[in-house]
Amino acid sequence: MPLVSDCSLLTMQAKNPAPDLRRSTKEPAHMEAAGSSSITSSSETSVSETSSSDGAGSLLWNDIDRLSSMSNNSRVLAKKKDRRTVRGPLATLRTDTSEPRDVDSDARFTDWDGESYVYEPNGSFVGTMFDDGRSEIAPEDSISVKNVHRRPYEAVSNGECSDDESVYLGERVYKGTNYEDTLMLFAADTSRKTKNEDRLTRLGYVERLPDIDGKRHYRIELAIDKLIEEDKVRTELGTITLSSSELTMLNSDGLQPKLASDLDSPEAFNNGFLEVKSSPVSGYGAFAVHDLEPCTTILIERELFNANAFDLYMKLDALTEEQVKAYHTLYGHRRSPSEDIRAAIWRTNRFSVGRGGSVFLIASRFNHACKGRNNVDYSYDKAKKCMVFATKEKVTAGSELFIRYGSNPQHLFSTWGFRCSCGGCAGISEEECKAIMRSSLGQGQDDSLVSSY
Ligand SMILES: C[S@@+](CC[C@H](N)C(=O)[O-])C[C@H]1O[C@@H](n2cnc3c(N)ncnc32)[C@H](O)[C@@H]1O
Repeated sequence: MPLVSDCSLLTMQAKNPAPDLRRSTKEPAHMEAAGSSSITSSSETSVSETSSSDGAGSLLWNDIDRLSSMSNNSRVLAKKKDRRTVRGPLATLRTDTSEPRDVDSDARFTDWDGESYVYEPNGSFVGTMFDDGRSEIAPEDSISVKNVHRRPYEAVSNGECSDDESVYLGERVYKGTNYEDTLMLFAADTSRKTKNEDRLTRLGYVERLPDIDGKRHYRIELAIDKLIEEDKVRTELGTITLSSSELTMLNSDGLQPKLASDLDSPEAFNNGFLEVKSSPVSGYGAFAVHDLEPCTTILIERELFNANAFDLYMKLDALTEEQVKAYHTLYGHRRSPSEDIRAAIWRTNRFSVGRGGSVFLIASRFNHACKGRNNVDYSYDKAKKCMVFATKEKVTAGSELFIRYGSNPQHLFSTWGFRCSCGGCAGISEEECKAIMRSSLGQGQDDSLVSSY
C-alpha cells in the first residue's frame, strides 16, 4: 500500500476539527517503497475547564449533605472498594432531572465494564472514559473531563446490590491522585439481574452544544437513579467541556478497529465518515458515509502490527486469537500458488512504515486509483503509530474512497494482481499480464517470507 502523501499542510475544517497534517512533499510511495512522514497536530490536548453552567452539580451535592443528615430511611450508599459511605435516598439526589426516559432511547452514552464510551448524537465517537479516571479521545491522546460537581464523590451502590456487577450509574471523583476532581462517568446496567451478564448498555445521552472558545462542549445527561421504574431511568443533567484534541475521527472503539469477533464482517465498520462495504471495483472498499469536504480526516487507525520479511511469522504468532482471525479476513493476493497465505495477506495489505510494513484492519480496505483519481491521501503518525486518512477533494455521499498504491500499472498487477482500470493510467496489455504471471510462477514464492514452520 502506498505511503506518504503529497499534500502540504492541510487545514482542517472548523466544523470537523482534525490535526494539521504536515505531509511530505515527496511523491506518494508505493507501500513497498518504504518511507514515512509524520503528522504533527497543531492542537493541544489540554485539559479543559469544566463548569456546571446550570449549577446542577453543586445543588446536587448540597442535597446529598442535607439528605444525609436527615435521612432515617435512606438507603446505604456504600462504595465497595474503599468503604466510604454516603447516606441518602438516591432517588432524591436529582436536581435538574429530566422526565424518566426509556433506557435505550436516544442513548449515546455507553458503558462496558467501567469504560464509558461517549458518542455525539450523530454517532461520532467522542471519547472513552476509564474507571481509573483516564479518558481517551484518540490513540495515545487524552482528554480530561473536569469535575462538574465540586464535591468529591465516590461510586456507590444502593445497598441492595451485593456485588460489583450491580453498581448503579454514578459519578466518581478520584481524590488524592492525579485525577483529583476528574469526573469519571461510571455506568452499569442495573436493569440486569444476572451476574456476569453482558453489561453493555445505554443509560444516558450526550448532546453536542456550540463550541466555547474553540473547545467542544457537551451536555451529558446521565442516569443517576438506580431505580429503574418500568424500564425508565431518571437522569441528571451535567455539562462538560472537552478539549479539542482534534483527533476525533476514530474507529468505533476509539483505539483501533474492532476485531473480527466484534465485526461480524468488515461491513460492520462505520465510523461516521466512512463505511466498509462491497465494492464494484473489487471485494470490499471504503465509502463515504456522507458528503465530505476536502481535507476531512476520515480515519485514524492504529496498526495491528508491524513486521518485516524476517519477523513476520513471529509477529503473527504474538497476535491474539481474535487478531489472527481479523487478519485472515483481509484479502491476500498470492503471487504464486505456493505463496503462504499469511505472507500474501501481509504483502497485499501492508503499508510501508518504518523498516517494515504495518497492517491496518480498516485502512487495508481502501482500493486503489491512480494519481488524479484517488480522492484520499494518507500519512503516518510515527509517534502514535497511526495512519491518518484525509480526503483530497470533495467526495459525495456513497462514493468509493480510493488511495494510491503506486504509479506503475505493471507493478500494481504483479503485486496486487489487478489490472488498473481507473482511467487515470495507461493500464497494461494482456501480453504484459501474461509475461508477469509467467515470471511470478517462475520465481515461486517470496523466499523472504517463507514460514519457518
Ligand atoms: C489492500 S486490498 C484492498 C481491499 C480489498 N478490495 C478487499 O476486499 O479487502 C488490495 C486488493 O484489492 C483489489 N483492488 C484494489 N484496488 C483495485 C482496483 N483499482 N481494481 C481492481 N482491484 C483492486 C486487489 O485485489 C488488491 O489485491
